Amino acid sequence: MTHTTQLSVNVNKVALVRNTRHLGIPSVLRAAEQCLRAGANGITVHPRPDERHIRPRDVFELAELLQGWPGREYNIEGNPTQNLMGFLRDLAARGQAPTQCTFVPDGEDQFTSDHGWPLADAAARARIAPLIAEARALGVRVSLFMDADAALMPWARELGADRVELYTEPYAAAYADPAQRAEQIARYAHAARAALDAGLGVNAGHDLNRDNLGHFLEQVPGVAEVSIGHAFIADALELGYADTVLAYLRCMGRA
Ligand SMILES: CC(=O)[C@@H](O)[C@H](O)COP(=O)(O)O
Ligand SMILES: NCC(=O)COP(=O)(O)O
Repeated sequence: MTHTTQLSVNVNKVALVRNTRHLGIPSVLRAAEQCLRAGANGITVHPRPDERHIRPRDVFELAELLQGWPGREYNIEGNPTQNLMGFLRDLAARGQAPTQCTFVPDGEDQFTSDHGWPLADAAARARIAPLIAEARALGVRVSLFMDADAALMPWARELGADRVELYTEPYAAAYADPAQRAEQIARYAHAARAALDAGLGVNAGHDLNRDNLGHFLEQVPGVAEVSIGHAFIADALELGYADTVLAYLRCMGRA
């Protein structure tokens, strides 16, 4: 069976621009709707505790929007020891639980996500194990944001996660240098195979773009979903949302 990677558009950066005035534009909702209409498989948000971009109102309005798009996915990222679980509980209570949550081990004021869960650490595992169980009990698929470390994948499965999301910034940073690119992509392919062998789904994200996405998907097996935000929104400023969705689907061999 051929494998089709799903495209989830992260709309954090639409909210970032919107928050610089009290005018409500650019609209996060309209951005999401246009991306879905153009063929995006889902929408991702990362409501950080400092509300620099995605705010609670966005989270709930997008959940409402996604109700009208059966088959499209809603992925909410965050640190489950901070505000993420509150969103999952509230949305589940409304009957609007997201399709997926992605546990990200970010600090409250971190510049951006820059590492995965340290699952070799028993204390880290003990901290998130009950939260994984709770999220799954709420009917939400759980993905753990992980460095491309094959040795950690069995831990993710043992904790009850459904998927891992490979943190792809090291690959993106290496992409311009052929030797470093080859070294990195081998690491990601190995980690993805270890995740698949452990019975996990494989997602990927962070600093993916139109240049580096195709090679990544050609070389790394079984990627179920890529979530792309920063480069996607930068491209959409030039191309518009619909043409940017098509451009990324073309990079993925899907258009
Ligand atoms: C977890 C991850 O890699 C990104 O989805 C994250 O949402 C980026 O956050 P910023 O958009 O705040 O940089
Ligand atoms: N999980 C990655 C994501 O949602 C977007 O990351 P980026 O493309 O903004 O770096």
